[in-house]
Amino acid sequence: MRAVISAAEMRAAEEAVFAAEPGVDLMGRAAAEVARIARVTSPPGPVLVVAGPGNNGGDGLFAAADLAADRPVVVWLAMERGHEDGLAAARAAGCAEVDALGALDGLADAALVIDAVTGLGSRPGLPDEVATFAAACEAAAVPVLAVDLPSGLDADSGRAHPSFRAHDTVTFATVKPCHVQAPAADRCGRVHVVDIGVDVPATSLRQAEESDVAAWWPAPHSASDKYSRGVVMVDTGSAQYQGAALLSVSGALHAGAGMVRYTGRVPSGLVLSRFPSVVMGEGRAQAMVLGSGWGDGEGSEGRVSAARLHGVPAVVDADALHALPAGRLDGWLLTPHAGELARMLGCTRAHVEAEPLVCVREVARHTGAAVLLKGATQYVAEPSGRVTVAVAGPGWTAQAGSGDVLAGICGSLLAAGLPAWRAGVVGASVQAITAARNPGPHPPDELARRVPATVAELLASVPQ
Ligand SMILES: NC(=O)C1=CN([C@@H]2O[C@H](COP(=O)(O)OP(=O)(O)OC[C@H]3O[C@@H](n4cnc5c(N)ncnc54)[C@H](OP(=O)(O)O)[C@@H]3O)[C@@H](O)[C@H]2O)[C@@H](O)CC1
Ligand SMILES: Nc1ncnc2c1ncn2[C@@H]1O[C@H](COP(=O)(O)OP(=O)(O)O)[C@@H](O)[C@H]1O
Ligand SMILES: [K+]
Repeated sequence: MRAVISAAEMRAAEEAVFAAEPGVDLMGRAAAEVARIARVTSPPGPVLVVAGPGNNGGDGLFAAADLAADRPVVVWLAMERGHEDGLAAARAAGCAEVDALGALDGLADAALVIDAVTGLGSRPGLPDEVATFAAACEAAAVPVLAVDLPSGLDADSGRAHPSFRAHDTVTFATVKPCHVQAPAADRCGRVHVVDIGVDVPATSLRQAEESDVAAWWPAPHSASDKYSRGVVMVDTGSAQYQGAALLSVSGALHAGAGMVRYTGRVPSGLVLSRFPSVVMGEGRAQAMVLGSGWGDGEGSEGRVSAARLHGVPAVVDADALHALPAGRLDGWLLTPHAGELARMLGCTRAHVEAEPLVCVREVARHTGAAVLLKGATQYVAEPSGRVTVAVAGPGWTAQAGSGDVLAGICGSLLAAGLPAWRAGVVGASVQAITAARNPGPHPPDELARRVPATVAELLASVPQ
C-alpha cells in the first residue's frame, strides 16, 4: 500500500529531513535516481533535457550532468532561467545548450526527452513554447521521462491540463494525486517511486498494489469447507436484464465463493444451464449481492429491506442503490459508477467526476457503508473518510456487464470475511489486473473466467 500525499505534505516531509540533517543533498539523490531510471528505460543515444527555472529543473540539470558521462546530452532552459548549481554542473559535464528551435530540431535524433520543467510547484498548463514542444514529442513518438510529474499537471489533482505525456515518471518518496487519479494519471505512463531518504507521512488517501491484493486474497486452507469459505446469496437480474444474473453469478463463482445461492427473478433453468453448481433459493449465507440488472422494476425498496433482515452484509449495485433503506449500513459495500453516485447525492455526474474524493467520502459518511466508485480510477471510501484507490487497469473493462461481474466478485470476498472496504479494493483490483494481463476486447464473462488464473499468479508471487 502506498500513501498518496499532496505537494504540501511532500514539502513538509522534505523540510523535516533538512531540519534533522542540515545540508543533506536531496536534489543530488533525486537527480541520481532520474539518471538511473533514464538509463534503464531508454535505448542508448542522445538525451534532450528540458529544464524549468525551479528545483524540478535542478533535478533535470544534475541528471543531465550525470548522463553526459556516457552519452550526448543537450539542455534547453525552457524559461531562460535555470537552477544555478545544476546549470553549472551540466555545463561542466559538457552538455550542449539549445534554444526552443534547437530543441525541436533535436527531437529527430533524441533517444529520450527528460521533462524537468515543473514539478511540485507546477501551476496547471504550459507556456506556449513548451506546449508546442510537448506536442512535438508526442507527434515524433520520442519517449519522455518526467521528473516528479509531467509538467503542466497539478500535483494535487487528477484533472487533465495541457501537459507533457510521459512514458515514464520518476517521483520521490511516494505517489501524489496526479499519479493515481485519472485522467491526469494517464499522462504519467509507468510511475517509478524512488527512495531519497524522505519519510512518508500516513494519510487518508492510499493506493493499493498487486502485493496487497495477493496478501488479502482469502485463499482456502486444509480445514476449509464450502461454508467457511463463504456462501453468497445473489439477487440480481430481471426479465429485462437476464444476463446480469449470469454475470454476477459468474463473478461470484470465479472469485471462489464456497457456494452461490441464486434468489433473483431469472429462470433457474437459465442460471443452472450455465452454472450447475449454483443452489437455487434462499438459505444461510455470509453475504448478499443485490441490484445488478433489476431495472426500474417495482418493489426495489422492499427487496433491499428484506435482504437486510438476513443480518449479513450486502453488495449493493445499480438499481438497488436508489432503494437504500434508512439507517446505517455498517459492513455493506455500495458499488456506484459516477452517474449512480451523482443520483444518490442529487448532483451532476460532472461534479462527481470533478470531485470524486469529496463525493465518494460523502456517501460513505452518510450511509455508514464502504463505497466503491467505479470508473477509470476506482475509489473505495470508508465512513471514517479513508479512501483507498484500487490497482488501475486498462479501459478494456469499460463495457456493459463489467460492473455486474465486479459486484459478484465483491460478494464472494465479502462472504469470505473481508471487511467491506477491502472486498471493494480487492475485487476492483483483481478485475483490473485480469484485464491488464489479458489485453484485448474480451467480453466481461470471458474476463470473469480468467480471474482464477490471475488469482493463482498473484498467490504464487507471495513469499511462503
Ligand atoms: N524541496 C526539495 O528539497 C526537493 C525538491 N525536489 C524537486 O523540486 C521540485 C519542486 O521544486 P520547486 O518548488 O522549485 O518548484 P518547481 O516544480 O520547480 O516549479 C517552480 C517554478 O516553475 C515555475 N512555474 C510553475 N508553473 C509554471 C507554469 N505553468 N508555467 C511557467 N512557469 C511555471 C514557477 O514560476 P513562478 O511561479 O515563480 O513564476 C517557478 O519558477 C520537485 O518537484 C522535485 O522535482 C527534489 O530535488 C527533491 C528535493
Ligand atoms: N476507463 C475505464 N478503465 C478501466 N475500467 C473501467 C473504465 N470505465 C469503467 N470501468 C470498469 O467497468 C465497469 C463498469 O461498471 P458499470 O458501469 O456498473 O457497468 P454495468 O452496469 O454495465 O455492468 C466497472 O467494473 C469499472 O470498474
Ligand atoms: K516535470
